[in-house]
Amino acid sequence: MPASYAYLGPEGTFTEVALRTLPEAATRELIPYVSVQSALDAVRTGEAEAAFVPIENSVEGGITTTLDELVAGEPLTIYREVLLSITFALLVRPGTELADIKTVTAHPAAQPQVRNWLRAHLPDALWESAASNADGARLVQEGRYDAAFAGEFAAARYGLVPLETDIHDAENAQTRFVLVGRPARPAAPTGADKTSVVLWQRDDHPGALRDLIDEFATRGINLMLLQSRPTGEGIGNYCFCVDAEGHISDRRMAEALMGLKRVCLQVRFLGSYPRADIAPGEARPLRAGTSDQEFLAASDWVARCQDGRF
Ligand SMILES: O=C(O)C(=O)Cc1ccccc1
Repeated sequence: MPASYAYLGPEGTFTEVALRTLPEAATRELIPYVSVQSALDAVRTGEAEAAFVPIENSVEGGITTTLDELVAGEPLTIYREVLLSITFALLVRPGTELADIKTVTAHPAAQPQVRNWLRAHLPDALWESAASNADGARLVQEGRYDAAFAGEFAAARYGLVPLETDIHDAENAQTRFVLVGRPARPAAPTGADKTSVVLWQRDDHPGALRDLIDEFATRGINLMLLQSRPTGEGIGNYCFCVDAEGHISDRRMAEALMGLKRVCLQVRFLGSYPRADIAPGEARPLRAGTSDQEFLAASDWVARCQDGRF
């Protein structure tokens, strides 16, 4: 049996389309799962080599189910990311007209991306969430809902037709997906990489979050995502999911992570992997004093001082 990738299914999700853009997907068996949790569990149990799931969109931010799964449970690692531009089609059974639509469904992350369209065109329609956008289409095929927001490409698979296409409240809406596997050595740096971590504060004090962020700032590291998630231990208790520019093999990143390890209650490393938004060589110039050579020269100098050779 070929190695398999689990993904948020059923067939016809945006997740599947994004997964198929990865060259390595062509050599794997792609297996749809009913939820992000079940796809990630397949990795944890060894049933799948890796899982491909949505993690963030440009309209609403983090996909909280995915973040919460990565924050807790047996550690997993992000190997790769993919960005996909998203516009929705309103899929219906043949013959349905706009006036017939009383109920609509889609993945919860779709709603903020079509809310204005709904208000303008179907203000009285009842919204119910589906496990994924393709699952919504499947439920319309079964007659459980009148319409689903999904990719236009999902229509044929579920015997539906697009009543409207190119629905998007926000221009250039994008969703970010990640390929997640069991902990492994990160891929070599490309020059345009991202490092994801989860941080738990040691104690609550004024500036506690600033102290964490300073570990990146003082080493010239730009942050790309900062999302708090409740720890489940009472109101006011949060951990922080952070994406930072750079690779754990960069000295500045390694030093920032060492700093965080010292000051945080807990740090979970989620991986260093190539950025999908820019090509290697397009990364922002480093801030003066933060290159690998400068970190090495500084640590050599301290060693010489400690030796009395300054
Ligand atoms: O992949 C899908 O179809 C999903 O259900 C997840 C999702 C939700 C909203 C936008 C893109 C992907």
